[in-house]
Amino acid sequence: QRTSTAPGPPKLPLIGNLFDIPTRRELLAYNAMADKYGPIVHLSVLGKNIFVISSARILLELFGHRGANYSGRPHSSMLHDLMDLKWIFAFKSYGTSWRDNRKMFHTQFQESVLPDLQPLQLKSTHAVLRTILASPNDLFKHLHYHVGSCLMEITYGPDTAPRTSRLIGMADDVITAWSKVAVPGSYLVDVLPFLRFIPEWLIPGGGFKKEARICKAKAIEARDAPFDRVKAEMTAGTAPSSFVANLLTSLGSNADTEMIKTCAGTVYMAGTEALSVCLQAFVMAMVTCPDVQKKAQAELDEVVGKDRLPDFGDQSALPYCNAIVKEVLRWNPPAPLASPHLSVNSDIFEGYEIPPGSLIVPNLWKILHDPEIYPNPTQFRPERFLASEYGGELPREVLETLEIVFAPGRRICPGRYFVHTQLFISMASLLSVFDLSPVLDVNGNKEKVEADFTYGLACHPAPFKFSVTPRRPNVQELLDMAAA
Ligand code: HEM
Repeated sequence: QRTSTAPGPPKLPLIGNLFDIPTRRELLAYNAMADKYGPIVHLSVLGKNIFVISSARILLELFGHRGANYSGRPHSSMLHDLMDLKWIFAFKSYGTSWRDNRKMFHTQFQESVLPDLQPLQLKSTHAVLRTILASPNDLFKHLHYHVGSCLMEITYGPDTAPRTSRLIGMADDVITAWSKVAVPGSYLVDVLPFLRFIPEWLIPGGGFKKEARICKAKAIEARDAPFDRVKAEMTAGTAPSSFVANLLTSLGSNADTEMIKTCAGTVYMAGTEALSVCLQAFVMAMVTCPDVQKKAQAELDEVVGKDRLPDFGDQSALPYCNAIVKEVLRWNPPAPLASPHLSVNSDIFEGYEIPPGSLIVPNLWKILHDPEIYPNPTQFRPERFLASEYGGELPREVLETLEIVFAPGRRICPGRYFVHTQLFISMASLLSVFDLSPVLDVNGNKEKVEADFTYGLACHPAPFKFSVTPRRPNVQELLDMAAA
């Protein structure tokens, strides 16, 4: 079979496309490459092959049908060796340990066990509504704590607010540190791995070795402290149901406690940031699209009424709110370039040679902004997820959206079922009791807000001003009733 190299920017001798690899606003650069070279772009950096995929069809083929060859993870000296984050199974290479961790994770987050988590999700949602009512200006901070503390409580059971805040702070620092590793060129040690043997005291200020040491210590504390607490509570017979307690109980003396600990430690690290970004994007969507907000609130008022808060039992009767959840995920996928996969064996795809050890980077954002499937893709329009728009049945490509957002294949996000329920209850509850609007200027007119994002490896809404006001005088009363 005749093969060729996939199209891509011209390569310089030895260094290849080193200067084409973006280090800021990465997403925009990869989008431009897709526009110029097509849905499969080849880059080569210092002998390493990188393929950027911007087509759902190709992604489903590589990560799905050919998944056995395309489900590895690249190794990073900074991340795996120095920060020692290899225990987080999202970073594990494809193999037995990754598979066992994933299986264990699945027992606690599969679709069938989600109803057990709903009381806790509701409690956490009502708590954040109360906090927002008391201090609406810190909305994003409250929403981050809401999703973070909810995931912590699901994993380890309830804890005091100060201890939860401390753990969240530490885990967030670890996430910030590893996000930096993902930006190419951040650490020379990832190009010249032998540098990891340099002692810290030889580097002025400690440099990358100090950063790695601090990150490693925080990650271990964020992972071990809550796990040890649950074990102590179990010994005392006071541990409530949680991810860790359930696994320790059901596995009994056969429990692989190390795996339970690492699997539990992965939950917060893998899930919080993405949920938090989705809620921020949701607020931006509501502020910039008042008609969407009004339509959703009208639906909520009709189904839920004005004298109670939304519940999971309302979900099936709220198609427009469910469509908002999907549109938030599509409009601003929080992991727009997912996590890179590593190929194992050499392969040929549609005549293009894919050498072993290639990095495969899915450009989910580009796929989810394909104007053929999502007309006017930058517009926030939940209607595109309503079957009524298509005469009764959603087209296959639109149905695939939620698979794409979570990167299809063997490493598809295992938290995806939970994500939908969490985003639904948080968004429906916020809309039911608050109006999210632009702020007023000195003349009392609404300031114009344009939807804009950071377009990096993670895609956050760019800073914008908004106001949060209760929709009705009885909000405090409703929240007090829910807490009783
Ligand atoms: C809006 C929310 C979320 C989005 C859009 C999202 C998306 C993703 C994506 C794109 C991946 C990479 C998959 C791949 O490598 O092919 C991933 C992996 C992962 N996600 Fe999520 N995620 C979200 C929330 C969560 C939550 C809440 C949890 C935990 C409860 C979670 C747990 C994980 C784990 C453990 C992995 C690693 C899977 C593996 O390597 O096998 N995610 N997610």
